[in-house]
Amino acid sequence: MKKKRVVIALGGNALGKNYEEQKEAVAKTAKVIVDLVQQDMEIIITHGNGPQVGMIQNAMDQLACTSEDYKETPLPTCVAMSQGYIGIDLQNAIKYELYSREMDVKVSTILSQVEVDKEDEAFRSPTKPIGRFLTKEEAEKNEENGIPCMEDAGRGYRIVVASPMPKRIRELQTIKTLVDAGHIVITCGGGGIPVVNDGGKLSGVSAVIDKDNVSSLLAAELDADYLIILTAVEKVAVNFGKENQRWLSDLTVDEAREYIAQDQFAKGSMLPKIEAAIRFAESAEGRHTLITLLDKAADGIAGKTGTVIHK
Ligand SMILES: Nc1ncnc2c1ncn2[C@@H]1O[C@H](COP(=O)(O)OP(=O)(O)O)[C@@H](O)[C@H]1O
Ligand SMILES: NC(=O)OP(=O)(O)O
Repeated sequence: MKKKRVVIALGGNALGKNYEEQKEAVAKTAKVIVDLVQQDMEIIITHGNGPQVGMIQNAMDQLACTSEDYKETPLPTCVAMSQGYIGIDLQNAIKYELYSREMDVKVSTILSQVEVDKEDEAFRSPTKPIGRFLTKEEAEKNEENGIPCMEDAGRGYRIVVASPMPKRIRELQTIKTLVDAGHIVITCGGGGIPVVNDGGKLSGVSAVIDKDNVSSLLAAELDADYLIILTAVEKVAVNFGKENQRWLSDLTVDEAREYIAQDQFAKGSMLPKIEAAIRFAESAEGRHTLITLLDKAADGIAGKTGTVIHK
């Protein structure tokens, strides 16, 4: 029987907020991933980088203040650093989990660049939260210094950067080759390194692509059966956080569009997940997206929990 091909997008909870937490989180994440491999699935992993890329950029900025030898590091370079910083820990945790279960499966992390349109209107209207949560006062101070900040889904304030739509994954052929050869592939970390293509010359641009958006593109390009978005909620809700909150188990793209029109999903958090799910569902027949918690991935695939978005 043909194996099911699954793109898994890992959210912040699967990665932790700092180096120590990351080590612990990826060990737990690896168990979930290897469970799915044991259920005969081909797994491609993408991951977020919001907290990490903000932390890296902040560290590099502080370094640039200490000596003229150090210069500001462009945001796309910080994204590249975050791919390495997270990818290597994920790769090693998965390799160790495979080794513990005496499974011989290769794991590869592919640095990936993703083309965006330099005219994307996201460059004029930043919405992607990065870095740590800030107090209102810290956010106001940033704004005074020309650093845009936004309230993030009721959890505090964060710096926001442009998040253009991904158009083309440059390393797609390499990723395909490795998946076809049976590797677990970690790629498009942090949404991919955002680049524009000027007559064949790729140049980094100051942005952070949404990992759910790139995951949807990757899943469609790899002809995946499922896109699984693992995040901090077991299900998607309407009236989220309100007294009349209602969890959703099943959502058609038409219903999803209706709820988007009602503003049910927060920008920069749940909205890109739903939009990514709609695009994947509409890219071909039979494509489903599951949104759930890391711990519930297997139950979600078995149809016991999570929110499934389909045509
Ligand atoms: N309608 C909604 N239903 C469920 N969660 C929502 C909704 N709107 C906003 N959220 C928030 O979106 C969060 C997931 O987005 P985010 O934290 O950006 O994901 P991740 O970092 O895991 O990719 C949830 O933890 C929840 O706080
Ligand atoms: N790049 C990205 O989407 O990161 P988060 O999932 O951490 O927001």
